[in-house]
Amino acid sequence: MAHPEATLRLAKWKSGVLAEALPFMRRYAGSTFVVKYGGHAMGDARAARHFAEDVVLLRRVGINVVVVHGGGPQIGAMLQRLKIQSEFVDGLRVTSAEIVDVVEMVLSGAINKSVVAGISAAGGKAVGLSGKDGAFVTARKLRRTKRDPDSQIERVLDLGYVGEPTHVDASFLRHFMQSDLIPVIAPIGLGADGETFNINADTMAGAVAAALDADRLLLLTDVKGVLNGAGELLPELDAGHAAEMIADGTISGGMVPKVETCLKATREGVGAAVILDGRALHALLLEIFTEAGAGTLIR
Ligand SMILES: Nc1ncnc2c1ncn2[C@@H]1O[C@H](COP(=O)(O)OP(=O)(O)O)[C@@H](O)[C@H]1O
Ligand SMILES: CC(=O)N[C@@H](CCC(=O)OP(=O)(O)O)C(=O)O
Repeated sequence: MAHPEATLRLAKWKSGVLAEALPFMRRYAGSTFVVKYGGHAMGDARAARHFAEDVVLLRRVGINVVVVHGGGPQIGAMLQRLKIQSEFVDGLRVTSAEIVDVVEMVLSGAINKSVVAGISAAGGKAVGLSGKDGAFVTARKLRRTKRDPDSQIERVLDLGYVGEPTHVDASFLRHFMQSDLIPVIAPIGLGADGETFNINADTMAGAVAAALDADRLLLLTDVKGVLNGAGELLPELDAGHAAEMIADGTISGGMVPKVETCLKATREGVGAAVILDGRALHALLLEIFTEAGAGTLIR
């Protein structure tokens, strides 16, 4: 049995946590939070359970939660099993017609349903969607260019079926949110000619957040947030500093679309964006309901 003094200390600590959280709960009731759940963050079963519990708790305190999930590592594993090579350019998967079929199967199938099932197991009600449902996310081929450092000539890169959202139908999502359902969205978009587009999940989350005029965009990943050259967490980041860090390579790979998404979303009216560690237990609750927060705040 625990020592009575230890029990008392724990009770005091718990009441302190609750007292700190209550004003945030009142402030955020009725607001809209878009949470991007990255493929790396969902690797650990215990953290996945805590994530689902956090999402359900947010809904219970009156926050309109929308989840957009990734699944990059899981797509990679499936492509490997199928012996299909794939490569990344600036954090984006070059997506052939063959690869886009696998991407859709993994994202809209196994991963989407496992996130929905996790939320159900935690006592919530979720509905799994991709941009194709109700054609609520239309997309077009992403146009990417790269300047050759030697010749300074700008080249157009062909990333295949990588898409960028052209329209997100917010009213479609609000139907579910008004029915107390938590939308869980796979980052797949529908092209004008019925094509399937593979959209980076951060980009998708940003577009959904902007369309909903969300108060917060939260990107859960596998690092504490944006790290500086010495590997230290930056609690805040503005557009100027982010541009410098991307240009000098301190921000690279998958962190580039993440930071760009946050900056774009805040320019388009989202209250604030946060990049935080989805592997940390109850990362969402710590970020939302404590003064100190967690991760890197971008606004
Ligand atoms: N400055 C940086 N700070 C933090 N992470 C960075 C930075 N630059 C590059 N990264 C990389 O970005 C990764 C996160 O992007 P990504 O792998 O696409 O995550 P997710 O699957 O969660 O979307 C980190 O694991 C890290 O390796
Ligand atoms: C275009 C592009 O790169 N799409 C991503 C979609 C999944 C994703 O973004 O998942 P994470 O958030 O787990 O990285 C991909 O094919 O991996």
